[in-house]
Amino acid sequence: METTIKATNLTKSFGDFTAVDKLNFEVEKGEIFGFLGANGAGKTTAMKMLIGISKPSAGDAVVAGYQVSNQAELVKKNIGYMSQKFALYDDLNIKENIQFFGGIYGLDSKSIEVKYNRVVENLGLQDYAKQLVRSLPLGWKQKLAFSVALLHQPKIVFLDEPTGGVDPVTRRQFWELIYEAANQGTTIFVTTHYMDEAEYCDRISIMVEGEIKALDTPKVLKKEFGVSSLNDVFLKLAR
Ligand SMILES: Nc1ncnc2c1ncn2[C@@H]1O[C@H](COP(=O)(O)OP(=O)(O)OP(=O)(O)O)[C@@H](O)[C@H]1O
Repeated sequence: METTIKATNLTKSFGDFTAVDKLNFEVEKGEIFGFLGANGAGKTTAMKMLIGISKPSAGDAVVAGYQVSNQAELVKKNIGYMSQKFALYDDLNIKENIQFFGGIYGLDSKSIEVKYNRVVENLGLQDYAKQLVRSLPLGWKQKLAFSVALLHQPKIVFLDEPTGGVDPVTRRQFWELIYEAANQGTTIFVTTHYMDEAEYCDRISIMVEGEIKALDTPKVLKKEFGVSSLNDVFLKLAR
């Protein structure tokens, strides 16, 4: 098995406050890893270190083969990222978004065209290519943003609450795309507050006050905590 993320005592402090406290975990190639925790548990702070935009105060992580502490630029080049808040340009149409982000990722115009055709076909968006992204339903935007995050074929894609605000059926459709990417060997690191999504992950970790308090498959965690749902695991830990 190939490890694509390895965190070793990964820590971030702000003054006297330790927001992320000595995280140790590994994620394998093609794995779907759910990163859960209550509001303020430290998920975003940890993810910022893993994607190379925030330096650890102590410890380190190897992501896609590079150390976040001193190879952050290489980390950024080899990952994809999508968040609910920052995804696509509303004022550009579907094609322009793909051209824009493809350009940022360093793809030439020929491969951008190939990728564009593949994405619109895969998502069934051929008839909407000229439409501004702003006018698309949220669920479609999310699927498009995910496809854009994969344009440069990153080894890992980080998803920060990717399906916020949509119903369970739309979330399920989004997860079909996640499975497809994972089956092709892309590692998926996803934060979510939705327990149905947590159930779809191969393994999940649950953070409480800066520390990982549980980490295993959804099935094992439910067994370990003697409960029938991940929501109950979550509530037991948060309490
Ligand atoms: N730049 C900062 N300076 C000081 N404290 C910070 C900073 N960034 C985050 N924190 C604190 O670190 C803690 C963890 O925040 P973080 O945003 O990582 O949590 P989270 O698990 O992502 O929460 P949410 O689910 O609400 O996004 C919080 O108490 C937050 O106030």
